[in-house]
Amino acid sequence: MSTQETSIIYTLTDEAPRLATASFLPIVQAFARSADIRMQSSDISLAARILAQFNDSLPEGQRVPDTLAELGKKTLQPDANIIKLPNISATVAQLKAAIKELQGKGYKIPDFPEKPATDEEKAIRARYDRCTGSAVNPVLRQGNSDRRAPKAVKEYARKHPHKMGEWSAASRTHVSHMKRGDFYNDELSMTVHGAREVRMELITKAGKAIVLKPKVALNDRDVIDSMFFSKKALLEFYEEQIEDARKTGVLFSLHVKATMLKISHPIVFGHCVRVFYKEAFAKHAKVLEELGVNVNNGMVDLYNKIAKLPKSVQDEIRADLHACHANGPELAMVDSDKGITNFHSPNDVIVDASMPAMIRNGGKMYGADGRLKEVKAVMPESTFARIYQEMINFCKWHGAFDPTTMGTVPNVGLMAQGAEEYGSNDKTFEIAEDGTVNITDNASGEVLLSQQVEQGDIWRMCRTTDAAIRDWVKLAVTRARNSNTPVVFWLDPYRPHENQLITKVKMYLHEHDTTGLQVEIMSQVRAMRYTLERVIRGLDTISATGNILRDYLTDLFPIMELGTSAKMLSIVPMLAGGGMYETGAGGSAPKHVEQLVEENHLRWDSLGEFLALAVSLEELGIKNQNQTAVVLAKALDAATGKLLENNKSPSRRTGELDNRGSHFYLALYWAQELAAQKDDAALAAKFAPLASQLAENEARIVAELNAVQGKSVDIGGYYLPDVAKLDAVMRPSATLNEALAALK
Ligand SMILES: NC(=O)C1=CN([C@@H]2O[C@H](COP(=O)(O)OP(=O)(O)OC[C@H]3O[C@@H](n4cnc5c(N)ncnc54)[C@H](OP(=O)(O)O)[C@@H]3O)[C@@H](O)[C@H]2O)C=CC1
Ligand SMILES: O=C(O)CCC(=O)C(=O)O
Ligand SMILES: [Mg+2]
Repeated sequence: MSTQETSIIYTLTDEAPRLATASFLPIVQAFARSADIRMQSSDISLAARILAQFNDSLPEGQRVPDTLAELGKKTLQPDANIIKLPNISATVAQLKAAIKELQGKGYKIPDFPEKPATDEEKAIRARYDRCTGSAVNPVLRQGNSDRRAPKAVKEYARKHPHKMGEWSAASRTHVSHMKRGDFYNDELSMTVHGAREVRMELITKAGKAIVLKPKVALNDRDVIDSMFFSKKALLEFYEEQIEDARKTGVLFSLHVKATMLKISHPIVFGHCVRVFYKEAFAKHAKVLEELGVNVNNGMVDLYNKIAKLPKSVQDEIRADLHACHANGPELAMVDSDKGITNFHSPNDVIVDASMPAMIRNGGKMYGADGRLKEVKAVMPESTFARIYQEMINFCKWHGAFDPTTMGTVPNVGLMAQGAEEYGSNDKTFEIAEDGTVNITDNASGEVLLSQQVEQGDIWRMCRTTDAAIRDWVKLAVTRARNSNTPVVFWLDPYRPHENQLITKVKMYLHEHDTTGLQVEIMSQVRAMRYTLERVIRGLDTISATGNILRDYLTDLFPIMELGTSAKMLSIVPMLAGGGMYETGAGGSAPKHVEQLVEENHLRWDSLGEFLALAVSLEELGIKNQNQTAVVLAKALDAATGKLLENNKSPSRRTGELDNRGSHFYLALYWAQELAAQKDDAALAAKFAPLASQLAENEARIVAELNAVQGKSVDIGGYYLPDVAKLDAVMRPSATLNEALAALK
């Protein structure tokens, strides 16, 4: 056994994963102690991040450290070992709700300034803006991404397939995207020669230079892109698509990624809402303006703000909005029971999760009457929308995928150092007036890239570092070699950015021995078709993609193959040498919290946590010559396999085994595996009593865990639950708690 204590950082996040952690982390802490590993928690929840923004003004007892910044620094150290659970990427509505909850708990934080006017309000708003959207993952993801379904999980899905909706060749479901005027068209891209600093500026028609961003430092050989979204073309596109959906009688559904693309996509979303409700918005323009309604934040913003008006005025606005529904196409619903449409909030229908769910349902989404219907899925930006149309074409021809036979599609994603679009939020701007946007070398004044834009267009610069690309190619080759699987780089030679990447991929492939490996480069649509032809023949294919497709494909294929992306292994080998182990490829499942609070049943599946923890322990063991950690990891993997085999994953139904029960079984199997293994006799002896105690008390513990279900519970808050209350709710079995406490 090693004598030096090492640590694994386990993140505390939000919603369902935060609840699950209250039950699971104490188990992990008890087991890890035996290998001298300290499980250190790090609170990066939305609530903690908000409070950290006001450290300088909060009274002494209310200050919290800026854990996200600290964790960000940690990712740059070679010994980083972080288990990262999904967190909320907050909308403005969620942020405001969190602020209200914190204020209600006595935290002296300011209100959210809707329309900041004074310098002080602007400064407060800037702090709050740091908490919205995908504020966590880009800070921590200091490496490329390796996501795949572990063998045991894939085998389980083959034996116990989830339900798939039927596809008909006559389905009218389709994807609509722009054919001109979006980021894909007219993009410019180049590889920079020599490290330099550039600025971005808008030169107006009158010749005035408005600096958009004064300084971005680039390294030698980085790839930079300049691209814009034409507001005019976007509005025309929406008009056509709304009318087409109305005429043809399919649901209208808008799919954006407003969390990650938190500057551009809320604007893209807001334009659609305004076009859809244009008559009502025109009629009530004055009052909506006075209220400061901003539907870039969704219709929820409008409904919240009109609630202050006299009832008669509210009724009139609502009636006019309803008239737009009556005269327009039917909208896809997020929650038909509660009348929540696709336009409610820009973060409700996120491309990566929503498109696969629709395809898994046979190409259907819910209408207002709660029935499944064919859809026009509107994804304005064509760059990646086309892959979904290709999959839909395939399903219409071939029928639904069969999880019992289909191959698997792991992903190696280019993600490090804010790669591509997902790193562009600080370089994205809504253009104030017509002119030219230039990316200009600060030292020489040379204009590197230049584009004509109009007022209201969305312009952005993306940057992808050479180091990230080089590491991505290495990771793709390593994964192909280790799993003996063909790898396809999804790169489109007709897109300037990807054309730059093709040159680099070809160059960096020469740094590796690729003898005997099948390595291909194909445009996205061809790559999708090629991969799907293999998938239906049971063949596996690694997709090596850019950052957005990493995100999209690691929900899309797992949702087809496994029913959910929560069961993925998601590893980020950091460029600095450390590792981050993300728990699954999905989000924080807000609906699960509702069920826990109302019925004290948590259906969250922690399989992603189990898988991540095993890799984290193994890595730590190898790096620190801590054999005990390696034994713990091996036993955990075996226990996870047994949990799947014995069907001890959480049920969706209240009264049956839930998240807490699955944690108990994991602890039981893990202890049994440790007691039975022969590699470390001292460890076996230590865990033998726990294994028998848990086995003997199985019925009692399960009864204690299930008995509490069926009644509502109080966890003392949504964004900042009360730790004592949460622990009490999530650890209701005294027998299990005592057994764990006895493990020294
Ligand atoms: N890595 C990260 O930090 C990520 C964060 N997010 C954020 O998470 C939030 C919620 O996102 P949303 O789009 O609703 O997507 P989610 O992935 O959270 O939820 C979609 C559905 O997937 C199922 N699901 C997801 N994870 C699990 C699990 N572990 N066990 C069982 N079922 C699961 C649930 O289905 P059912 O309810 O039918 O059981 C859930 O309702 C947003 O704020 C989003 O931005 C999103 C992606 C990644
Ligand atoms: O950070 C986020 O908002 C979501 C990230 C995501 O969807 C993913 O990485 O799969
Ligand atoms: Mg995703």
